[in-house]
Amino acid sequence: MEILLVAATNFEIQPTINYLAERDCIIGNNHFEILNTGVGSMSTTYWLTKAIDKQRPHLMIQAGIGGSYRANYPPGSLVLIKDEVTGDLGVEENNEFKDIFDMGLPQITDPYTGKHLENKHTELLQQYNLPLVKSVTINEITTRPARIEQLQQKYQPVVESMEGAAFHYVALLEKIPFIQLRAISNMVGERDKSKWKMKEAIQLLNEQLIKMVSSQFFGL
Ligand SMILES: O=C(O)c1cccc(C(=O)CC[C@H]2O[C@@H](n3cnc4c(=O)[nH]cnc43)[C@H](O)[C@@H]2O)c1
Repeated sequence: MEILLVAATNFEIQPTINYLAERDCIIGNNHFEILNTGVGSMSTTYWLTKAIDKQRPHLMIQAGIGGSYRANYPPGSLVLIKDEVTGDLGVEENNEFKDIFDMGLPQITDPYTGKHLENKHTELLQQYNLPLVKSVTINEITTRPARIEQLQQKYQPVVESMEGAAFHYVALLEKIPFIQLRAISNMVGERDKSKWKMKEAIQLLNEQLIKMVSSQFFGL
């Protein structure tokens, strides 16, 4: 099976890159390609689509760190993303955020389920015994308390990232099975970086990722 491993930065998945390199990117019957998309939805969409065009994978895994909206998912937690929403595609009006669906803009419905970019490969996700949660993707990292409240009220996200929705969007349109793995590095809005767990999150992320790439992908 051809598997595309996707991350915003090599920094986040360097231990897994090293692990795969030591095995010539082949484990069992699986061959791995690594794609560094850069930070953000725009570059993720471009580089991911280009990589798929060049060599269509059977499975794609996106791995990265993310912010948490929930005290019960503190820095150092590990989650899989079941649902994605885009948190800043719309308009802020009268202290309310209206997304493109609320605005009634002419919008292509495919590949959305309502407003969600949902990973329907439940059997693939469930094999890891990790929480399956909802994530919001933004272009500008959320810091204002009012904005945090707005996004929480509207979408009830657990995680925030800058690339997840773009990854789900491309994978769903291309009909390629996918997994998005996130390790929580910070609470959303926390500006005191001494409270972040970037190093711990990256270590946890890669421990799980190495387990994943070394195992079978049941459900495919
Ligand atoms: O300097 C900052 O204020 C800052 C805040 C959050 C993350 C960073 C990074 O350098 C990492 C960007 C990278 O990590 C993902 N990420 C991590 N935490 C969050 C978050 O709270 N909200 C959104 N994205 C986050 C993101 O996917 C980027 O790829 C710097």
